[in-house]
Amino acid sequence: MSHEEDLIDYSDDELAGNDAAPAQVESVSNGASKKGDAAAASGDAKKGSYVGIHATSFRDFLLKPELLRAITDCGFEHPSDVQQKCIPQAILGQDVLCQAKSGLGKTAVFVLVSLQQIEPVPGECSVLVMCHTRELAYQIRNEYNRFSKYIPDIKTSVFYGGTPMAKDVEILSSKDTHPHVIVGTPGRLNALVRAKELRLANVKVFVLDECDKMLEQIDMRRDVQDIFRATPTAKQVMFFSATLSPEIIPVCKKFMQNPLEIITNDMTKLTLHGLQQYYIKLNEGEKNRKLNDLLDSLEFNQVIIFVKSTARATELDKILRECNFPSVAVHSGVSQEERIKRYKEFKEFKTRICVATDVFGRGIDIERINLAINYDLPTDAASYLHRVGRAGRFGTKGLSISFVGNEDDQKMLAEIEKKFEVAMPEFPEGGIEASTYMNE
Ligand SMILES: Nc1ncnc2c1ncn2[C@@H]1O[C@H](COP(=O)(O)OP(=O)(O)OP(=O)(O)O)[C@@H](O)[C@H]1O
Repeated sequence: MSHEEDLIDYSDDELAGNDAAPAQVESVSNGASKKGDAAAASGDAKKGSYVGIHATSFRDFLLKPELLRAITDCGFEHPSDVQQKCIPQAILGQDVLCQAKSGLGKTAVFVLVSLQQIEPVPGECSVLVMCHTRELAYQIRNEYNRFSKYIPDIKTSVFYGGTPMAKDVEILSSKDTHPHVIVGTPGRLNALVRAKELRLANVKVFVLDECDKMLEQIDMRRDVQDIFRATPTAKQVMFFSATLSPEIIPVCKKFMQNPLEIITNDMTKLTLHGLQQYYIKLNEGEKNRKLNDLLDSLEFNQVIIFVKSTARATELDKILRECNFPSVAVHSGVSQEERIKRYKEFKEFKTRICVATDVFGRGIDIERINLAINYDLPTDAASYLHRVGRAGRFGTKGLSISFVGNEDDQKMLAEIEKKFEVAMPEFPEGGIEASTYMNE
């Protein structure tokens, strides 16, 4: 188990460097808005009426009626571009390597595709999904629960580190509780495999979300490979991310056979169209005051503020509270139980301000975030793209503001602008009109 403890959390950048290479983003037209109003704090809000280029319906995919019912309950009206491109072929069992920009529904692709194909057998895991952080694993498991609502025979579980392994072992030890779908982070899953508590001989669908991140980090890649080897050769493999560098694509393809490749090479189609992106030039010592001013003057439903280390997250969270901004901090320095609790509170709109490290930089889907602030700029362009993608989910409006302090930040800003071919203006002195980034 010591190995697993070594890998207690791969996700904070300070713990694991990541030189992610240039990202490529699919361009999709901005759909109608979805309700993000501060007052609308109820559960499954009706989703926006985003329509892809080909206005198909989920019915066209010939999904099980139970899935179609759940899709309707989720408020999904039309499949997004990525869903239209992937689902029809993937439900026939083809491997998939899919790059599609943030927030346009990659999760539903693999959740629906795997639930469509699964034939639950007691005591057997048929679907294995891995991702890089525990909160994301937790979130994906919840997506499985949402979509399998009318297929009660299907059992799902989530396994990740920082929690007692005995609990996972207990779940796996009885046919009555053994999950058919397992979502987890690779450290804990590999520990369970090595301890012979988790048997993967019946896996039919193998999914990596945020696959570039998982394979670029060497410790995580090793765990992924070990787990992959414990699964049968004949299975469907599906990998997803908003960013796939030219270097990582061949690595991904080593896991696959004749995959459907959805990869966007056109760097001009980069932007989340509903997201306005600005920077503010300032010295380190001016950051707190500026943040204060922004939180005072900007209207927002929920805001996520990214910093570069756990220590800075703790400190900034403290300062914000002292200034009467009730915030919550999420990073690897917090106990796992507490982290999930804070994630839930933020997701349920009980808090509106979250200070986070890159633990929340990818995949986390919180509908009401319409403001993302890079208090510290990330050290690679791909991380920037993922971070700002937390605002403006599924074609909604949003605003991102990046603090640019030193020379390195300026270089990073230039790199981001170049790679994604986006002109990022300086945030205007007088602010901007709230209606341009607030969803009605
Ligand atoms: N067809 C649809 N109609 C309406 N809403 C949708 C649809 N598909 C997905 N969504 C919603 O859009 C949001 C973003 O989806 P998701 O988290 O899967 O995006 P993603 O592509 O995985 O993004 P990221 O790259 O940031 O992880 C979720 O709240 C999801 O419920």
